[in-house]
Amino acid sequence: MEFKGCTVFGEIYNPEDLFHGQNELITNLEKEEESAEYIRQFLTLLSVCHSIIPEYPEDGGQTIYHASSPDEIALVSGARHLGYVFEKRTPQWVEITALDKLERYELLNTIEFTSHRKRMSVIVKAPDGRIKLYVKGADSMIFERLKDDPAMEELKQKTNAHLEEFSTQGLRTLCCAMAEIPDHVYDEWQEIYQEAATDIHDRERLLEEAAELIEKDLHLLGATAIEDKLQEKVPETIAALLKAGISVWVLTGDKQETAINIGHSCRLLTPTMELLIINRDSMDTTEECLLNYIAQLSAASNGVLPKDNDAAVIVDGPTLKFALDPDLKDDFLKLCCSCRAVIVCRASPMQKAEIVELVTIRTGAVTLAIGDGANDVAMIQKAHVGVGISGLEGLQASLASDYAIAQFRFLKKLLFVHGAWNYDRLTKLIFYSYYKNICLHMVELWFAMYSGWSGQIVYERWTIGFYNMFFTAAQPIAMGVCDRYCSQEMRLKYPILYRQNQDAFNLKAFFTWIGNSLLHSMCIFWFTYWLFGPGVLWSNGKVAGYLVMGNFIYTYVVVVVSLKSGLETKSWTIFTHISIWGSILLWFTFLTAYSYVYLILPIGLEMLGIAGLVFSAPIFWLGLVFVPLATLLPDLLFKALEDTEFQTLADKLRQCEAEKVHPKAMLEKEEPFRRPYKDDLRNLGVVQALDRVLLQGYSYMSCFFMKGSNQAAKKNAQTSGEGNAGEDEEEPEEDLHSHFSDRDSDSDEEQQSALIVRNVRLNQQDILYIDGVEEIELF
Ligand SMILES: Nc1ncnc2c1ncn2[C@@H]1O[C@H](COP(=O)(O)OP(=O)(O)OP(=O)(O)O)[C@@H](O)[C@H]1O
Ligand SMILES: [Mg+2]
Repeated sequence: MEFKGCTVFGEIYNPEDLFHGQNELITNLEKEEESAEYIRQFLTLLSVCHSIIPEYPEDGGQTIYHASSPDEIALVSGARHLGYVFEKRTPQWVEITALDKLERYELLNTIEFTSHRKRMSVIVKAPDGRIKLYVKGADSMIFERLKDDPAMEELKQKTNAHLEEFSTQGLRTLCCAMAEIPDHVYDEWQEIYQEAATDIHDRERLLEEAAELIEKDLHLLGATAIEDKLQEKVPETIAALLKAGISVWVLTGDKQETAINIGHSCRLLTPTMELLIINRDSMDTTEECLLNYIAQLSAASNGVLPKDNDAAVIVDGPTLKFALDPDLKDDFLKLCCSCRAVIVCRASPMQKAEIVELVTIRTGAVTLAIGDGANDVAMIQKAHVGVGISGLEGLQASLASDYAIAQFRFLKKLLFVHGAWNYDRLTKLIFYSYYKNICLHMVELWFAMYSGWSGQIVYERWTIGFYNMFFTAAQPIAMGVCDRYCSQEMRLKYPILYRQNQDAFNLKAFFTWIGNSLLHSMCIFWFTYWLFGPGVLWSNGKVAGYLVMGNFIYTYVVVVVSLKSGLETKSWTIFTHISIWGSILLWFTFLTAYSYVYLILPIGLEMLGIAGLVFSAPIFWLGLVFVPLATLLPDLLFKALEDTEFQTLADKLRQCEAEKVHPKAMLEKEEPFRRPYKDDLRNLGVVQALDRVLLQGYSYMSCFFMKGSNQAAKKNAQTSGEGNAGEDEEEPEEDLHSHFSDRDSDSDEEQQSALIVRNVRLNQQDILYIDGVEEIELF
């Protein structure tokens, strides 16, 4: 974060006036212009009103500032540049060098910043003995506490105009004000404050009430503008999230103008997007506004609110209070869900959490919240998946989260690579675990039909116990750890792959696996039963018992489930080979060893010599080839068709990667793709983040998923023809989207998936820079 400018006594100072060439602010101060006293107090406020802890380097270099709020560091560093240097702090006083003059301010009280108060104050005894209150905070908080007089009103108007100017440049603003407190007023207040501070039941509320008593009749000094730059690759990450069908909402504590500016810079808001601004001060007017917007959007489609309107809902904190009222929240959510983006400004931590909860509960969607600061903790905890960014705002967010990352851009890898891989692996692992056990144990049922329901089990007991422990333990591990459906590079390059298999873990898939395992167990049992015939397996005419058949079956089960794991594995590695062939080999070794164990230990009597009987029967070896092949034939055919005739996008990309062909060349030859994802899929998340931009500063982001659909893609495809320079680059992707859209035009249900991004800060230059940079190649 960087101090970029300020406005003092109605006069604006830009970086050129402050840091380049002559320092106009200090010149005005030294010349004792009309604004001099305001400037003096303004700079004193910046160097005194904060909670920074200084660190003095041993080599005697410049003091290093530490604080939980990077804003404060930027402000105090800015004041240092301007000649007001914060030197030292003790619990009793603060020492500053004000233009080469050392001044000590006795610290009487510090009223801390909270996201709810949106301001912080200090009460100090100045070197001249006067008691002063310095307050800095959000404009809305400061303006409503100003002294009621015409001069102040005029100054407020001027400052407000400057604040808007700063905000539209994406700068983060803070207002500064002060008041002189007569000694007797302070003494009276101090008693109230002390009482509140020592209350053990309702301390927080009482302190807030006490603060209200003193933070009034303020003199506005001016306002600061801090640049909070976007983190590295934030727009690209958001673009990728949107391409993956994730809609992004922004939840920020910032001003509306700043938030809109950020929305534009991270490309959440596009130039064609209609901004539906909801700034109302009562329940009725908020309701009216919501209904108006709904009617307006529904007008073109016979009163039905269309999905994915090219519009963004912008709502501020005070209005949100009304919008989240039980009577209005359905309309509010309906409107928000029908638009492509939502930006909530001046949201308190509780409001952020409320929105996440509302979306999570009402839409039944999966939510992800990402944040960097303590004010995001509630939201992170409310979402299904909480991601914390360990940034300069401390570790609270990452400590409260499910996943901690260092920068917002890593979210892409977290979701598209690790998230997608793990989802795929876990899905297979769970289904496969059911599958292999059903395969083995359902055979008992089929056998029971032939054993007169006697309860006789076909396998030897110990071998049953070792099935999950040894012979089928490695396959799920290899699949669950090493399988990769498309490489990392592919997944990062083609975010649309994220949509693939998003609903792979569903009831239909579950029952398909169960059906598959039942079929396999039947095939294994009855094929073996048929091969076994009357049980005369050897030329000497001896008849085999049930346990020989049990071991035949057991062997075939191990082979079938091992090969099935291979069929399900998308990328074979050395571990896949070890797990499949190793497990089969292990069973054969075990069977051989176990058949003679009774000669040494008194266990496994009934298995004595079984291996010899099994291995000496020619029909066993015939069955070893025939049974697994016949059992897995339908699976093989299905896989072959899936990998040739019904390839998904991921399959095609995998093939391109294996053949080292550029996907574009291959996809051009193809017919429109099969839909790679389900209609009823929902995916929703919330993101918030802060971190440092490489060498420059930081940005805050917070995201919230709502919905992105192929209908949106359809619209994208249409708007791409309207000559938007930014969209030209993405034309190939839209071609791709329109393939999906065409195929799915008969479907009303759209894919639900989105992400909310909150509060990315940057300046005009960055916007240009970022607009130029963003490009994610898609075919
Ligand atoms: N240290 C501070 N002292 C005084 N006021 C502050 C301070 N930090 C922030 N503010 C004011 O309080 C408002 C709310 O702060 P909060 O931390 O809740 O959200 P935020 O920092 O603006 O945004 P984000 O949601 O990205 O964290 C800020 O917009 C700012 O105006
Ligand atoms: Mg903050």
